[in-house]
Amino acid sequence: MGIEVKNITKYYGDQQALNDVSFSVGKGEIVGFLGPNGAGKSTMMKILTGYITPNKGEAFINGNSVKDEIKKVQQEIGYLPEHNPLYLEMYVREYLNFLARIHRVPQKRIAEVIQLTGLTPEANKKIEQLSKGYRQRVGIAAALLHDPKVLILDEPTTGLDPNQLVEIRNLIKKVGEEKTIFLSTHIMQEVEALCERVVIINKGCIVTDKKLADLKGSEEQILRVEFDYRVETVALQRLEHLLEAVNVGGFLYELSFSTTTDMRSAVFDFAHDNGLKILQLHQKHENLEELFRKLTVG
Ligand SMILES: Nc1ncnc2c1ncn2[C@@H]1O[C@H](COP(=O)(O)OP(=O)(O)OP(=O)(O)O)[C@@H](O)[C@H]1O
Repeated sequence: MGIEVKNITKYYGDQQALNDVSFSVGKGEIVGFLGPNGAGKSTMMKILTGYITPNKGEAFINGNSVKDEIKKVQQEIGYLPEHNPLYLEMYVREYLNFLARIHRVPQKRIAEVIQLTGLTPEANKKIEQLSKGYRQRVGIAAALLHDPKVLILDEPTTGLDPNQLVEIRNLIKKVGEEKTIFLSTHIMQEVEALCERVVIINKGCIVTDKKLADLKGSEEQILRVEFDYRVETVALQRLEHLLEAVNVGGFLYELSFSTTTDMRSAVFDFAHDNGLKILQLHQKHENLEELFRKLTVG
């Protein structure tokens, strides 16, 4: 198991940040940790990396307890904190060199991470001269220096322009081919672009832990169908699993079903049995952003 979190609760004074949180991330998975501002994402990541301790519960990284085996955990884990703290006055290579010496990483690894993170053209620049996207690369390079098996990335693309965003996502994907990645974000699109699975947190509680495909499929099915003639919505009620039929203009109807079984052939049969022709028929997927809002609102 890459990451295992068991019943973690965390308070800052009276403020509860995490409430009995449990989830796991399998070896080699890229899992998105999604939640609105203040949901508890950074708190969870700081607990996983041993920066802060929970009031209750335990976390394990590749089977090592964060509480009892922190040295082993530090070897296994690379961490990009939310505000990517860098020594701006240092040169890129110098900074990585400095970290490599602290962590007793062989020198040849510096060249490897520079190449892996696409920093070669910027390696001899001062960090303060770099764009935000390249600074993130430096942060990721730093997290990768000791070749950890698990990467924890706290909002790795926040504040990047659209081009930088795509570049950093591609880098994360590339790194994710070999490592377990747990990354936080408050952008659903990010999860769609990078992750197979998503854990959604709201107000310190896990509200969803699902594969993305299941998350999309778990919602009601909506079909948009245009007939060649008007149909009474009452007649449409005869369709099995129908929740609602709404005329959205002309002979166009939006049909909601309480099943994930594809209902298009049933609609086709309905048209045939009622002497209607279908001019268009397609499935409308619920926008994941809408789903996220539903799960985290209030
Ligand atoms: N050091 C702290 N002292 C007191 N309260 C804190 C501290 N750090 C976080 N909190 C509170 O704990 C809750 C969870 O915060 P956390 O930073 O973990 O959320 P987040 O999901 O990472 O948010 P964001 O997306 O804004 O970074 C918030 O209500 C926050 O105000």
